[in-house]
Amino acid sequence: MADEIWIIDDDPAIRYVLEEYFDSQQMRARSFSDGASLEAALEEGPPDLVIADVRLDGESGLDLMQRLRERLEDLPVIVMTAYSDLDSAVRAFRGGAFEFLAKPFDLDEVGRLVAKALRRAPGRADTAGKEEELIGASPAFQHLVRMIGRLSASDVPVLITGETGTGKELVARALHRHSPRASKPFVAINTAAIPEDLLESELFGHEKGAFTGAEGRRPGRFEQAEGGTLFLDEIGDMPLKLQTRLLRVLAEGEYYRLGGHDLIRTDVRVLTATHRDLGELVRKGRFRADLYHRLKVIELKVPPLRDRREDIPALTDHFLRQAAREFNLPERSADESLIGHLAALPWPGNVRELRHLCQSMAALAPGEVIGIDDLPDEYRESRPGGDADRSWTRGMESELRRRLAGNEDDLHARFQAQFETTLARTAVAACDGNQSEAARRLGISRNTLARMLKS
Ligand SMILES: Nc1ncnc2c1ncn2[C@@H]1O[C@H](COP(=O)(O)OP(=O)(O)OP(=O)(O)O)[C@@H](O)[C@H]1O
Repeated sequence: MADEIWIIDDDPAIRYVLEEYFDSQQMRARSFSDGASLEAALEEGPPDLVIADVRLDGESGLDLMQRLRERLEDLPVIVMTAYSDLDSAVRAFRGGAFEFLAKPFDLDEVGRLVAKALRRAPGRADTAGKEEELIGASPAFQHLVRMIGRLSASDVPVLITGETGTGKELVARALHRHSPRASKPFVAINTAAIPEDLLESELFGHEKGAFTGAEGRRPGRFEQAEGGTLFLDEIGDMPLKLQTRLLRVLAEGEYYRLGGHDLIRTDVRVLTATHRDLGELVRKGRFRADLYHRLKVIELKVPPLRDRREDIPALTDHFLRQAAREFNLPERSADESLIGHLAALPWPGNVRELRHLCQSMAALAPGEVIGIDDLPDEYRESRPGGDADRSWTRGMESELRRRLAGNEDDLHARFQAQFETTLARTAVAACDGNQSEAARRLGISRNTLARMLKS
């Protein structure tokens, strides 16, 4: 059946224009003026795509989208927003794979975005393409790429580890794309984003009446991924009860839907990812050791961006171009000084953070060449925690200048005393008052710490 597109906007004119347009394209569209009616309609079955305004009358389109995404993780969503709000919208939707449509838009642009969003939806053959390209020439990243090449031919279980936003899902997709399963679906599910009591039916599906609210039979992700690859993201957050069930399914290759009596055989390659230390969770009894060993036959570690800063110029270039294409903007590029600045930042949010920054700069910069002046304030100053951070020594510098100008003497002793007291007090407080622990963490003896606290 043709794809069904849902439109939600409180502006009847926009609803009308879009409905007419989809009609002219022989596409099925249905529109809603508020979240409640859209959510009610979900009971009849999900749409293939949603186009939503972020500002709805009396409710936040943002909350609605997050709720929708929790229920239907893979639902493609296009967010409409006034051009002036584009930056805040892009930031607010951090983390989700949303497309953005700046108002006013022209209908060709809508058509292009819709085609792209539908193409990228999971379960469709054509998920490859430019968006999936893995960028990185650094030795750390090239090592990873070689591993992907070696591991893609087999069904060997791979646990992908790395900090948030390092590209774990992209690695999983690459493993699938280069495998003999490539023509079959790649299905991703984020274990942490789904409420515990729904997760089991999400994974294994349910029969009508299996639990209150189970209106009809629904296939689970295992079934959707049949013949292909199932990617379980944030596996460390999976509840113990479900870990037991997953282990059994992996061992036996068959399972029942919730409330079902037919045994279903499954042929799915399971890839998993986590940003947690699973070994540590096993030691704490929060993750089953046998499941851990089954999933982690091979561990692929995706390095954080700060350990492969050489890749920052190429990634920046890639994301600026991508954003220009996506938002229908003129070509964008970064000047040397901006690249140098970006390459020194700490990037706690890793590649995803860099991508979002590039999107917002591409959308907002007035010229085609983007420089340091186009950076949002919080990126212009170097941030705490990074090796580019010198703000605390800067504070000391200006204090020293002030006192030198005031002709104070004994400055070395005074500064040293303050430095030591600050170190000692902060460490003790951070260790909940435990002085032995604080001394150990600072790498000094307890006596020295006691002296520093007194000085
Ligand atoms: N090497 C890369 N080349 C190009 N794009 C990348 C690369 N690594 C990550 N990205 C992009 O960065 C974003 C985050 O990547 P991804 O979702 O795969 O990270 P993740 O590690 O799975 O995150 P999380 O831990 O939050 O699940 C995506 O938009 C992805 O396309």
